[in-house]
Amino acid sequence: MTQKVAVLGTGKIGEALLSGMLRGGWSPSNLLVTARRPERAKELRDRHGVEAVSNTEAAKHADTLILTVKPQDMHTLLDELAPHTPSERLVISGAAGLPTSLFEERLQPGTPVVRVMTNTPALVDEAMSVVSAGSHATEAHLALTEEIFNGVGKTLRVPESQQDAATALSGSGPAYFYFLVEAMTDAGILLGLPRDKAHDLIVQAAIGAAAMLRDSGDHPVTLRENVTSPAGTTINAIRELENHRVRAAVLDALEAARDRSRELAAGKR
Ligand SMILES: NC(=O)C1=CN([C@@H]2O[C@H](COP(=O)(O)OP(=O)(O)OC[C@H]3O[C@@H](n4cnc5c(N)ncnc54)[C@H](OP(=O)(O)O)[C@@H]3O)[C@@H](O)[C@H]2O)C=CC1
Ligand SMILES: O=C(O)[C@@H]1CCC=N1
Repeated sequence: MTQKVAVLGTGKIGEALLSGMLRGGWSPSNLLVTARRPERAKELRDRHGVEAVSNTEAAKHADTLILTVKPQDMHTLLDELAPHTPSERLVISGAAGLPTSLFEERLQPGTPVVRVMTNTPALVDEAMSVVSAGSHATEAHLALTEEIFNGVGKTLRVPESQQDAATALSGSGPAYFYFLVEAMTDAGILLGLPRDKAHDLIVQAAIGAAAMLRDSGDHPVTLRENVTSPAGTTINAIRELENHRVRAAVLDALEAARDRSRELAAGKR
């Protein structure tokens, strides 16, 4: 049977996933999207050739519903969906923080729910999507979820108890690297380089470092030591990073992201 999949609340993450599914060979006729604003629905229709419908129509016609609204908007969406969503629908939540139990409580008894934390590199098929089953989700539901998200990168199954940590590491992760690139580009300006050249140098350093992290099989410490020559330049920079307690700042930052994920679960806006 051909699966029909609907993306409900097609914003940045929803559209990244949708475009990846289309690149991966899904037929537009098997995909539905929903949006809150008519102009956004038109944009999605024009850009991707998919049908934009109401949330209740999506619940009626799609086999799998991928919910990609903000956590703060999920309750309103679930209020709308609950009376119209048959219990055989697979519901995939892409929202930070919210546990599968929340969806199970709000939807028809027995509804299979899978929680996924993906990230924006889905736009270039380099996402990491972290997947956990709710209490009614079977191996087949997990496999279907992975098939969808493998189309935009890698997937990893974790127990749901690890989802808040995964959100802090990989859901938010790209933002930390962009922040670092921005700061390093500013450093290039400080050192007298034109901004465009500084940007290109740092981006290529990031791409090269990422490829070595992925492909060399070496530990990050070894890779860093290989750059750090005795009495050289790198160790002087590393000393400043240590003086400014950058490692401690990273630990605190990711703990704060994990804590915010927990707050979202508790309904804190
Ligand atoms: N951005 C990221 O890097 C990541 C985000 N996430 C998760 O993905 C989810 C979406 O985030 P993101 O894409 O950044 O947010 P966006 O605001 O870009 O997308 C959410 C979309 O949902 C729409 N929406 C809200 N309520 C409804 C409704 N009732 N019916 C239909 N559409 C609705 C919004 O409409 P409108 O345009 O009118 O606001 C918006 O377009 C969040 O839960 C977040 O935790 C997960 C991983 C990474
Ligand atoms: O910042 C956020 O809440 C979302 C979830 C992970 C990445 N972006």
